[in-house]
Parts: sequence; structure tokens; C-alpha cells
Amino acid sequence: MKQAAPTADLARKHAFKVLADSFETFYGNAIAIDTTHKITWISDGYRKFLGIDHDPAGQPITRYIQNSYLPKVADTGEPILLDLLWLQKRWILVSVIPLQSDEGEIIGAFGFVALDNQKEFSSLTNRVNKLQQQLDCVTSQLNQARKNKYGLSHISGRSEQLLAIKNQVRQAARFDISVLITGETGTGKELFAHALHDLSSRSDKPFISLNVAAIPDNLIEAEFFGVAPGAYTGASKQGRKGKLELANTGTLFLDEIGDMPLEVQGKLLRVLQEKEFEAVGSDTIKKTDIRIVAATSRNLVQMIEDGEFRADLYYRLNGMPIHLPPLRQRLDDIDLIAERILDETCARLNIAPKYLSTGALPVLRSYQWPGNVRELQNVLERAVIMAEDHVEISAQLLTGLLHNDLGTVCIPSSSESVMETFWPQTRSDISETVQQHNRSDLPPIPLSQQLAEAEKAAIKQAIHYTSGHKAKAAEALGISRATLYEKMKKLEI
Ligand SMILES: Nc1ncnc2c1ncn2[C@@H]1O[C@H](COP(=O)(O)OP(=O)(O)OP(=O)(O)O)[C@@H](O)[C@H]1O
Repeated sequence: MKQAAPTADLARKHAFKVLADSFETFYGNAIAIDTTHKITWISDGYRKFLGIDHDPAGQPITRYIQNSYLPKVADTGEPILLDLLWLQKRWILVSVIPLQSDEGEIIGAFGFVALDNQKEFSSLTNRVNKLQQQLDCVTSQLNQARKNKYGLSHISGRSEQLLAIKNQVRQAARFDISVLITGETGTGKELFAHALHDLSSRSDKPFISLNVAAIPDNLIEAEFFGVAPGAYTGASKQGRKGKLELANTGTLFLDEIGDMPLEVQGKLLRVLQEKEFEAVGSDTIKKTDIRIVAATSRNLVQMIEDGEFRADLYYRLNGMPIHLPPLRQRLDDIDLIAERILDETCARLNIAPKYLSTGALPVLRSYQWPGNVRELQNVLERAVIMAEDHVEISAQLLTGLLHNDLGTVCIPSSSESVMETFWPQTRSDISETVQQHNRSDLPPIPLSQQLAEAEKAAIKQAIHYTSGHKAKAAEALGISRATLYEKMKKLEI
């Protein structure tokens, strides 16, 4: 390395001395920490400025300055040349530089108040204050919108069952226990999980959901635990956070928990018991603090008997069970839910509000709703679009739509076999429909539409045949579980 010329060396030493002498005069407020973020030195001026009446050396800096930049600079070695810091109820301008040993190793950080006279940078702080106020306002509006969207009041219905469930949710929210929500598809399991989170003490923390059934078995662990940087060929350099980490301090909603492979069930149990996990390809243990809300449309007790679900995990998850009955068993909810769906759909489509005619409600009440509220939503959304200029949604229109959807009309909810009631389109019915479509005097229906209808009917039939067991339905149809979910989403089943 080139040696500094003697005069340059002298000038440098002199400059440092002047700087050190004038530092106390101009920058009386200064502090230093080590790499463990403990205070190693503080100037008298700064101690007084912070209102500390004892020697804070050896204490963590965050005990006195919670939002200090010093720990970050000590960790990264990157200086912060000038930044605003909100301290002692006012803005100050601070500089923080890393401290290095003679060998160039980072040994801590040193910070000083560059300017604490607000008048001298008032235009800057005024702008920051204004932006901060705007940000606070938007954040509170967002939180309010979230609460309105997911609060219990958003869940429509007046049936005794629904009111009892709302009470259970209020109870469950008071305690930090695992909750298991059971019920057929589309009954509102995710909606109630959201409401539970929003009522709980974790409401301002993340709500993360993971649909176990929609993820191929070989990717589930990565999705759940995350992946360490470069864990395997093709893994990203930065690694990827898993849902457990993303949900930390908040709530993790595990939908379709019954579809979790046995091996992963064991790992989830460990997380629940020990509150720690390791990312795929890592041996570093990470701590986690989450509340689990799990949901399933399957009979977990039966699955335990069949050796498909771990009993110990079931008892862990089932801290408080909440069961959502199907819509056909709480007919008193239908009018309020329908009203809400119509209002929301019309507002979204920017059209005048529409109402159910007097004869329309009995049609809705007499149908079985195998897809529950989600199906009701789909039918009413289509009705709104088809009612065009009419203010009322007629019984006839709904009858037609339900007929079109499932090949039958207004099924009485009593004695017929569930199979006939829900999916009367047996194989021969389907071929009959296709034959009718094939008649040469009828205008042809686009092939894509015919294929979609056929796929929809086949999937519904398979799900019903396997009593809602999606993995078995996918197997019977010769597709993967993830593909089945993809298709169900696309075809709005
Ligand atoms: N009581 C209700 N009031 C208003 N909307 C509802 C009600 N119950 C369900 N919904 C709506 O119905 C749809 C389906 O609900 P959700 O996704 O929560 O059901 P799910 O039981 O989790 O379904 P899946 O088992 O298929 O995941 C959502 O759009 C939800 O907002």
C-alpha cells in the first residue's frame, strides 16, 4: 500500500484532533454501543437530554431509545449519514457510523445528534409530520375496512344455530387456544376464522391462510416451514419464508387440515408442542408464536379410526371445536344472506339494487345447497346479471338457474337419497343432455362451454360419491388433488 506523505499524515492527525476537540462543543449528544447492542459510552449532554439519572453503560440501548438506528448500523456495518429520529417528543437529525477495530472488524456503532433545533429544519419535519398523519389515517381506514369486512357483523343470518356459533367465536377469541372449525364446503369456515382473529388479542398481527389440499404433497413442507437459502438445486439464494414464519405473532388458518400428509402432521404437532421449527434444508431452530385455527369438511374422527389422521394432533387442534351446519339446516339464514349478496353484487357491478320477489324466497329455501353459501352466492350473482333491467329477481329465473346448474328444480329437502337430490345428473342423464345438444335443429353450444359443464358435473359427482373426500375424488377422477382444487376454483364449484 502507498504510504501517506509525512505532511499529509500530519494534516490528517491535526484534522482528527480538531474534530475530536470540536465534537464535544458542537455535538454534545453522542452515544456508542457494542455488537451486542449494549451501551459502552454516553456523553453527559446526551444522558441529560434523555433524562437518564444513572450510568446506563452495559444496558441494552433499546431500553432508553426504542427506535434507535445504532443496532442496525452495528449489525450491518452500513453508516446512516443523516436521518430523522423521533425522540423526547420531537424530531432530531442524527448520524450513526459503524465502529471498527484496527483489523477492520465491526465492534459497535457510534451515533450523535447532528441537529436538534427544529427551527433549522422545520420545513422538513413539517413534511414528515404531514406524511405521517396521512399514513396513520390510511392505516386506520384500512384496519376499519378489514374489520368491517371480516367482523362478526358481516356474517349474515338470524338462525339460532348461527347466533350460537357467533357466541362460540366470541368465547374462543378471548383465549389463545387452537380452534377447529368443521363444516361442509362453502359454509363460511374461513369467514369465521377471520372473525375470530379480528376479535382476538392478535387482531393487529398477520392472519395467514394455507389451503393444505391445494398444495401438492411434495411442496407442503416448503410452504409450511419455508426453505433455507440454497437448500436444494433450484432453491432461491435468499431462501423463502414459510407460512409459519409469516404468521408469527398472528393467526395461521389451516384450511382442509384433513388433507395434510401423515408425515407433515407429525411435524405440525411438534411445532404446536415445542413452538419451534426448522426451515427445509436448515438446522437452525426458529421460534414461533402463532395461534392455529384449522378447518375441515372431512370427518377427522373417522380418519383417526382409519389411521389417516393422528389422534394426538387432533386433540391439540381441537382446543375448541366449532361446527358450522350446512345451509339447508339453517334456512332462516337464507333471506338475510341473499339480501347481503344482492346488495354487494349490485354495488360491485355499479347497477341499481335488486330484490327477491315474494315467490323467490321459497325457491331458495326448498333447494338443498350442496355448495352452501358459496353456491348461493354464485346463483344470485348470475341471477343479478340475467335479471338485466328488472328490479326483482323472480322465482322463475331462480328455478331456471338451479335447473341449469344441477339438472333439477326445487328439490324438496326431505326423503330422497342425497345422491339423487344433489347430483341427479347420473351418467345416463349427462349422455341424454349431450344427445339433446347434438340435435341438428338446435344451435350448437361452444365446445369450451360444453366441456366445462361436463367437467363441473363430473367433479361434483365425484366429490359427492367420496363424501367430500377431495383426495379420493381426485384419485377417482385420475387427477392430482392440487389440479382438482384448481379446477374447482376455476369452475366455481
Ligand atoms: N353467513 C354468511 N354471511 C355472508 N357471507 C357468507 C356467510 N357464510 C359464508 N359466506 C360467504 O360464502 C363464501 C364461502 O365461505 P368460506 O370460504 O368462508 O367457506 P368455507 O367453509 O371456508 O369453504 P371451503 O371449505 O370450500 O374452503 C365466502 O364468500 C363467504 O364470504
